[in-house]
Amino acid sequence: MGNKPFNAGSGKSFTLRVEMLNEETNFVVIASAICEHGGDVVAIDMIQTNVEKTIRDITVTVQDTIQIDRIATSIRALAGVQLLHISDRTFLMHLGGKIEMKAKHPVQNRDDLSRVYTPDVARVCMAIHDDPRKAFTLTMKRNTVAVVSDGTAVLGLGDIGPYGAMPVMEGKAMLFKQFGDVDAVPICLDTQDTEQIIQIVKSIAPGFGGINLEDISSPRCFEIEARLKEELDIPVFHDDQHGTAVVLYAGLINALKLVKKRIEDVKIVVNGIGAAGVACSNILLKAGCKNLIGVDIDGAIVRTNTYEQDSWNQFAQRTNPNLESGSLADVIKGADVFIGLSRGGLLKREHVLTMAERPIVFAMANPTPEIAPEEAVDIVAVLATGRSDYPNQINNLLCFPGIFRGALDCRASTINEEMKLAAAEAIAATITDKERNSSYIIPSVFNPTVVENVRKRVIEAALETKVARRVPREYRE
Ligand SMILES: NC(=O)C1=CN([C@@H]2O[C@H](COP(=O)(O)OP(=O)(O)OC[C@H]3O[C@@H](n4cnc5c(N)ncnc54)[C@H](O)[C@@H]3O)[C@@H](O)[C@H]2O)C=CC1
Ligand SMILES: CC(=O)C(=O)O
Ligand SMILES: [Mg+2]
Repeated sequence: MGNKPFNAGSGKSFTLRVEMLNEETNFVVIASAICEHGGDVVAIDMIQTNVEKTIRDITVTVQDTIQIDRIATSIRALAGVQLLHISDRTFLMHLGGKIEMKAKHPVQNRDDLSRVYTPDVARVCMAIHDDPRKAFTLTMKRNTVAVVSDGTAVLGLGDIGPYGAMPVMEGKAMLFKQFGDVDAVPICLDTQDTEQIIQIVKSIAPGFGGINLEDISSPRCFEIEARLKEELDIPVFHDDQHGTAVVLYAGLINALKLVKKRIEDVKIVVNGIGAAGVACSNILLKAGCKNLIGVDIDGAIVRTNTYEQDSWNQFAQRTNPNLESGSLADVIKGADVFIGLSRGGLLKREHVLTMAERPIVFAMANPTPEIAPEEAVDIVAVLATGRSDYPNQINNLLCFPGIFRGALDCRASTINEEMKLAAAEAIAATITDKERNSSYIIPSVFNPTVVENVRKRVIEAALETKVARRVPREYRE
């Protein structure tokens, strides 16, 4: 990336409703107060005006919420101005939730009613009873995924519980629909008991064509996913593990091409060996990485130690061939790639300065990356985060709509390794050799070809590995 200017975050947006006494003040005074504290005025709407007063809605973006407090204090101190209200536009977008259910057919008369509901619906019920496979054709199962969380590892916010988790799960459901035309239902469970979660998901499975597990902390997430995969005949996919791994691998394929290094030769440090860290490491080892070191809260994971978490004991057997020990600061020395799947702010500029030539930093913790891009951009070759407001967004959003679209279209019984690798290659290949550069190693989620490319490659992999239970029309002879 060199010294090129870096596109900072897009900021937070607020609308201020302001009443002005026309004889005492004017808009310029208010605009100055906003600019003085680093706010940008992005829209002005006239709400009401008369000879005496004018009421306006002024939409302002700031980089930090503290700035809006300062702007409000300044405006309140102005003569002839009253600050009537401040609304946070992000909260406005969440009022009453972000998604809703819609009927496909209007019910306008008794005839409609008797067909969608009793008595005629009974014939459909009995058809499914006689042949349960018809649930895929005669109910919403074929296009519907449950997004299930227990709220224990919500983004990098940790265990914030099922109520706090809902906005993220609604968001995932919204994105499933917009990008993959998959109907998704957010389900936040008020239990952290592994066995209970498994039983609940199994019990609700008849209504769903797939299960997307989300933000369930490690190590429980490993058993929950493994058991559900074993016991259900629909795809069960822990997005934080496999969706993240798919997109990370896609981004790394392109980043390594840029710095002209091979995965077989590089030293990779993964910080945070939880759900995402384990799965991302697995995909990189499978892709040929020979020197991968995992670091968690107590330092580098080494096979000469024994850990309480069995997932770490297993991880230790496959990684850190040179038995490097110590803290992140110790093992990052000479690393070609840093992958952060832990918490915000853990990687320091001093650490990056000790990395190998042309280092790659993927600081993927959400919402706060392991290092603020502004702190590292001038000393790395490639920098990526999980966020929408910086270039190179490595986020599982690039994977889950397309991978489930493909799996549902061919009625796959599972999402296997071949389907995941196909998805990663499809994402990476969206960027051509000509297009690839340090700010463009991964396509935007708004690139309309991504979901379709992923869907196709996933279907082909499912057909080849014989986990598809339906051949989509375009693949029929
Ligand atoms: N960009 C993306 O697409 C994705 C990003 N993430 C981010 O990755 C992070 C981890 O998510 P999950 O794996 O689902 O959570 P998790 O709770 O399973 O794992 C987090 C791991 O980080 C470790 N950790 C905490 N403090 C640490 C420290 N000081 N040093 C090293 N390790 C530390 C924890 O011990 C744990 O093993 C979160 O910030 C999440 O937002 C997760 C999935 C997708
Ligand atoms: C992106 C995502 O799934 C996470 O940060 O947990
Ligand atoms: Mg997640």
